[in-house]
Amino acid sequence: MDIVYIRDLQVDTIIGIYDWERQVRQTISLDLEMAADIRRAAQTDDIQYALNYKAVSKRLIAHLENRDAQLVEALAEEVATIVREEFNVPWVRLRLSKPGALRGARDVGLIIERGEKPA
Ligand SMILES: Nc1nc2c(c(=O)[nH]1)N=C([C@H](O)[C@@H](O)CO)CN2
Repeated sequence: MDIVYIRDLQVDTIIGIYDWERQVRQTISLDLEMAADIRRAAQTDDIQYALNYKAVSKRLIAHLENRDAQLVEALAEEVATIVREEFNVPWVRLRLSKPGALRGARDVGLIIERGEKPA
């Protein structure tokens, strides 16, 4: 199994359970690992056979910038679903971080895996 990854994709969005969090955008950060078979893209040197990380990031930014979720859990599930269903990714691992959300911690968030890992 090969992996195409995106690290520290930062997006400003409305996220949080407190009143003040409904008023201001906060930055979240995504680390994505997406299962892919890169061999055809490698052999052809053609982007049409690649999992295009630019296209993935554009789609996720567009989605997240228009959300106003309360929980990071909600965003994480949406991101995993978009990646799997719209980009035909069989397995994804996502770390979604909310920097500065907890005093004393650099960031908080969650890590999820969805789908089946190809052999
Ligand atoms: N498991 C979670 N716990 C908490 C969340 C969350 O989204 N998932 N959110 C908050 C607040 O919005 C917090 O980030 C504000 O500092 C608290 N706990």
